[in-house]
Amino acid sequence: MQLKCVKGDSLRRVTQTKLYFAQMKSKAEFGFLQPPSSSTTKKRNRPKVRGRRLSYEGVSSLPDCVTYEPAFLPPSHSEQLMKELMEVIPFRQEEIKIFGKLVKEPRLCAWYGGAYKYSGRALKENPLDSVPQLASLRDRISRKLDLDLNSVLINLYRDGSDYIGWHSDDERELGPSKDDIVVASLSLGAARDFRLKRKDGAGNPISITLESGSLLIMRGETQKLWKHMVPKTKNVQQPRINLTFRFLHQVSTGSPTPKDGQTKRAIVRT
Ligand SMILES: O=C(O)CCC(=O)C(=O)O
Ligand SMILES: [Fe+2]
Repeated sequence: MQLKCVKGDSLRRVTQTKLYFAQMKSKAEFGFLQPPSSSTTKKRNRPKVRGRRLSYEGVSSLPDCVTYEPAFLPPSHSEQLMKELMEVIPFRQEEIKIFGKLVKEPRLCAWYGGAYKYSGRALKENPLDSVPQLASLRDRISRKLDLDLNSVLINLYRDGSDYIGWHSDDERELGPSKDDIVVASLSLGAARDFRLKRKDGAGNPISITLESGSLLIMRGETQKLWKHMVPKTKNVQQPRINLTFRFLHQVSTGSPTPKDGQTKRAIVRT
């Protein structure tokens, strides 16, 4: 049983999430997975951010290297996919070392692809084709981008208290050069805010709500010049799954030779 590997609080919350799905199964519609209508998304309740808040109308304000397609998947497909992935993906809550101390990541995740050093830990090879739903999404998004995506990192945010901190996806495996990394991010379930800020501090942070079924594509210099995150929020009780499809380059296992002459720092996401 997949849940055996998840312990304590994490087990309780995953079990609750699965129970939630089991209860919803008896209903004809997974209404909670619909993007909130503007009337239910009260502005005053949303987390404050110094910067622009984007909606469908505002996506033209995203940097050129980021595109957002709100309805990549129709709602019925997104709902079905969310249910299936909750059943078949063995999500785990990993531990990461921060300042020498082991702490639990504030979300669950699963990796499908080649061996990858992510956030200071080694993700083992795990064939993406072993999950037909993932293979089919990979093929569809690859065709769209005209690029053979070969891996996916899946995050499960159990509710609004799960999050991912500021980071960029700029590990060596994702691109020998940091200015041509492609990350295609598909969101399912609860709508969550996604923020972008420039590394050089220029301009205001940008915030966009990622709806269920949406596809956000970061490419070009996004990972070189920007950081991104999904903040905590008190307003979300439902789970969200995010799949970030990536193209993993084969990286030699020899000692790394940093391109820019600097020592490669360990990138740790919280
Ligand atoms: O959940 C998201 O939308 C972003 C996830 C992310 O940035 C990552 O996995 O690297
Ligand atoms: Fe990321």
